[in-house]
Amino acid sequence: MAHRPAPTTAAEGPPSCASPVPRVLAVAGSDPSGGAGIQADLKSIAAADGYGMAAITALTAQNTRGVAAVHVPPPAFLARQLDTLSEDITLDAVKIGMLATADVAAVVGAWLARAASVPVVLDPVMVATSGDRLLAREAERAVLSLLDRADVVTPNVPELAVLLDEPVATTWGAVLDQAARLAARHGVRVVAKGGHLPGDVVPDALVDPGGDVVETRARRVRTRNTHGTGCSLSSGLATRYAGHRDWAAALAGTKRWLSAALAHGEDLRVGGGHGPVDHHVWQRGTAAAPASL
Ligand SMILES: Nc1ncnc2c1ncn2[C@@H]1O[C@H](COP(=O)(O)OP(=O)(O)OP(=O)(O)O)[C@@H](O)[C@H]1O
Ligand SMILES: Cc1ncc(CO)c(N)n1
Repeated sequence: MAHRPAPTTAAEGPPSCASPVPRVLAVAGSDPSGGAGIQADLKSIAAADGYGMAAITALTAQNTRGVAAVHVPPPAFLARQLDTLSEDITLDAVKIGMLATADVAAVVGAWLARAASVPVVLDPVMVATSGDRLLAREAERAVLSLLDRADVVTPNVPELAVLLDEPVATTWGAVLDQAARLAARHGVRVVAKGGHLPGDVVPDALVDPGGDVVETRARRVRTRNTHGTGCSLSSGLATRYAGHRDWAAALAGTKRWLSAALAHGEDLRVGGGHGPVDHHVWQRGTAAAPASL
């Protein structure tokens, strides 16, 4: 049987919501190479012991080297998918990823306004690891308008700067300052992520609108396989929160899992560019949990 490291806190253990398994919907784009987007979300939700669902906002033609093309199906059909789901299924959490266009963002915003008070994690996807755009520039304002409905937003360092219309931060202190300003302006928790900063330690932090900061740190994994880390983090966070209703513990648990998944991504031998992380590293039993910092 695969070895799974013992949970270090109660909040990383089995879920305790009304359904024994958190029911988590990802609203995001498709990455056929399987490392990012909906495909990463479903793996990440499963790795966190959730039941994953997916409504696809956009199709990409993409591999580990880059994005060749983006196709956006009619936004009205996305609206139909979302309404059909919520007529039947109780959602314990929603994760929102690639929105592609302002019209798609508007459909998602209108659906969230009709949806019950489901927890929402918004990953404001703008640019892929390869540098290719996944959100039209004119849609940045539409993403901003979703912040007020989100419970948590998970921008990387460049996305944080776009959301604030400020220069890109170059130190962790400046990232935390920007995260606090964004949180206060929109009344939303911000997960600030240190993946894009240099250094042997990668900090992330949960910053709430009142200014409280809970930081979680991990040793930097020296790897090119960072494709989809943002998608994987946000859907893992949504799933663990749905289970235990504790954002800080959900972030710490997700980061602990993601560090192991990053450390073993290259074992998968997928592609010649920025390959995927190994979402199922714990189920495979190839890794122990990394030591906490
Ligand atoms: N080399 C690394 N070692 C350890 N943790 C990392 C590394 N790179 C990223 N992370 C972690 O992965 C998560 C995503 O961070 P990152 O800042 O890379 O997001 P992103 O840019 O949105 O991701 P994506 O590549 O999907 O666009 C964070 O928890 C971050 O700390
Ligand atoms: C579909 C999709 N969503 C998000 C990202 C960002 O990692 C990506 N590369 N592709």
